[in-house]
Amino acid sequence: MIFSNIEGRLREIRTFTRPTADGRGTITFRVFVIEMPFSRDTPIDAGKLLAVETIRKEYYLLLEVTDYFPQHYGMVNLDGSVPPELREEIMKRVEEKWESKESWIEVYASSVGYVMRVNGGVEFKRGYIPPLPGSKVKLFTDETFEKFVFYENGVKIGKVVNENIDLKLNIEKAIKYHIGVFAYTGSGKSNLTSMLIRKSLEKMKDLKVIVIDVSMEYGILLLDQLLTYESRLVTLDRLPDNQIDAGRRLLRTHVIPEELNEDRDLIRKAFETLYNQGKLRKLYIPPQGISFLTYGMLIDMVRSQTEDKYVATAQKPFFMMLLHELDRLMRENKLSKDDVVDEAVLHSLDEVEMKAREAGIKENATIFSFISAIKQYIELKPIESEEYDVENLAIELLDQDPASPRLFIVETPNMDDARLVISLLIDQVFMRRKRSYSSIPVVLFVLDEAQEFIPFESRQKDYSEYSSIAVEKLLRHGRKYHLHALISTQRLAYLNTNVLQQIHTYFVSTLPRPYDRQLISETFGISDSLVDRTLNFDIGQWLLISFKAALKEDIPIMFYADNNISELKENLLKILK
Ligand SMILES: Nc1ncnc2c1ncn2[C@@H]1O[C@H](COP(=O)(O)OP(=O)(O)OP(=O)(O)O)[C@@H](O)[C@H]1O
Repeated sequence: MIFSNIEGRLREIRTFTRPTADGRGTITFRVFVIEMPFSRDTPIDAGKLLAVETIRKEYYLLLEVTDYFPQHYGMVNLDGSVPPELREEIMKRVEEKWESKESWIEVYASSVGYVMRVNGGVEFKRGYIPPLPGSKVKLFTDETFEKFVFYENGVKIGKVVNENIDLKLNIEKAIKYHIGVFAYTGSGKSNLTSMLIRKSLEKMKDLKVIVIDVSMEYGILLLDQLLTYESRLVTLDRLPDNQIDAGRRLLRTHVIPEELNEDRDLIRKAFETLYNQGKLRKLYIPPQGISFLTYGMLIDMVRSQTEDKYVATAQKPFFMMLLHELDRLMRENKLSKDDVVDEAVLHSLDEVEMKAREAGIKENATIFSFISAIKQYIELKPIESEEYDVENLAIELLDQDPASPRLFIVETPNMDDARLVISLLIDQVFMRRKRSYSSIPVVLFVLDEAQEFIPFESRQKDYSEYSSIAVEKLLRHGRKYHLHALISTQRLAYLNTNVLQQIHTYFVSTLPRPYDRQLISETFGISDSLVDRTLNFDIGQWLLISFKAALKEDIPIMFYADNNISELKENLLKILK
């Protein structure tokens, strides 16, 4: 059965226009007002899908309920102008007569951008066909809802609100087109993020995940996963000397969720095991910070030589030649100006050096000393040490060996460190990936507090300029190289919103500021009233909006997320029994 027995009628179509969140334009939404028979246990609720007949035969327009409330004829015109005694009398009557023919349920719904053709079979298509006011509105059955919206083999991550259906996600596609988790503090962002990570690792065998953890949460939220998979818990602190020290210290430095307050012994034991498994690493960050020569920097250096009035005119064509050589090299190897210069450039340098020699340029000319200086810089081998640095991290992250680590949690409570690590790491990973041309492993970068990495206004002083460039590169170009991001934030307003278009799957919970909610409705072209529903969401309740990624069809879905902590606890007990 496509539809349930309950039917309503479309009474009205209203339009609302408001300025866009950035104040530069306006946006218009349609609200569809539907009447349904009154019943105390009517299954109507926010998030339900409806279909209404349209101007075209066999075609229905699909709507999603955003709000509903009971109406009684007696109350429609009851305002302060009616004398109090009469008002009281009318309201008493209404109270007694809700279950009469004079009452109905008024339902507000918005279009989800789909039409459905019922002609023997059922066919869904993107689009909008004007519905016929006064015509029948039908409610989907759970079965139709499920078939229409979810991939059959999707990964279960929760339960759809008000429906008896599992929320199933196409996790591979969701990751491919990046994920955003947006909610006010305490709504369950880290819980949802950890749950998505554990489900993804389970489903995608060629996936590796790296979490940049600034709030010291994930070491516990994913502790069972760290124990199960080959993994790394990376800190900037000195490593503990022994198992006992490790257990105590890690328990002290991590945020323990309230639900696990009674389980401290279990967590300590798990940390001790992690230490014994040799999964802890101390990350070394070079004190000079960003110190690599990039192609952009090299090109600037060469160009300044061509413009330098002290460089002899006869040498300038060779600097120009070097610029052309660099351009060719970068094109052939798909390098960007942010890529770090390495041995690949030696051939270009040799080529220009040889041509300059053949042309009879003097041995002590600037061109030769310039080329020689660059060569020396490249051949300078990094100091060999036992330290685990960003390069080691990148190498392990891209290691294709199935026995190599799959989960990395990098704990950087200092935001400046976190920004520096992420920018160096993304650069390293891009450079290595471009050279290897490999599509595995797929890598997911998880960034909590994303507004700190890609802020609305970035500054050099706190490395946010570097982290912004790196994370933007990941979001814009990562997909080609199988490098993806999951970012979460509590304030969209503080985020560089240019990147929002790159993210195709959004998980939204309570966002108290209208600006943040409006930005979401505008990005996806869904109605304000639907996003506003999130204001009443409970902890762990989410609105999932996805554009050609997580779901079979792009219908905004309200759901209760599975609780990461329940799975964590169950697994820890199993692993450590
Ligand atoms: N799906 C869920 N089911 C049950 N409880 C949940 C769920 N999601 C979150 N919670 C509980 O709500 C509390 C807050 O969750 P969480 O720490 O994930 O929120 P947050 O948005 O990351 O907060 P913050 O921004 O402060 O880090 C936790 O105690 C958590 O266990």
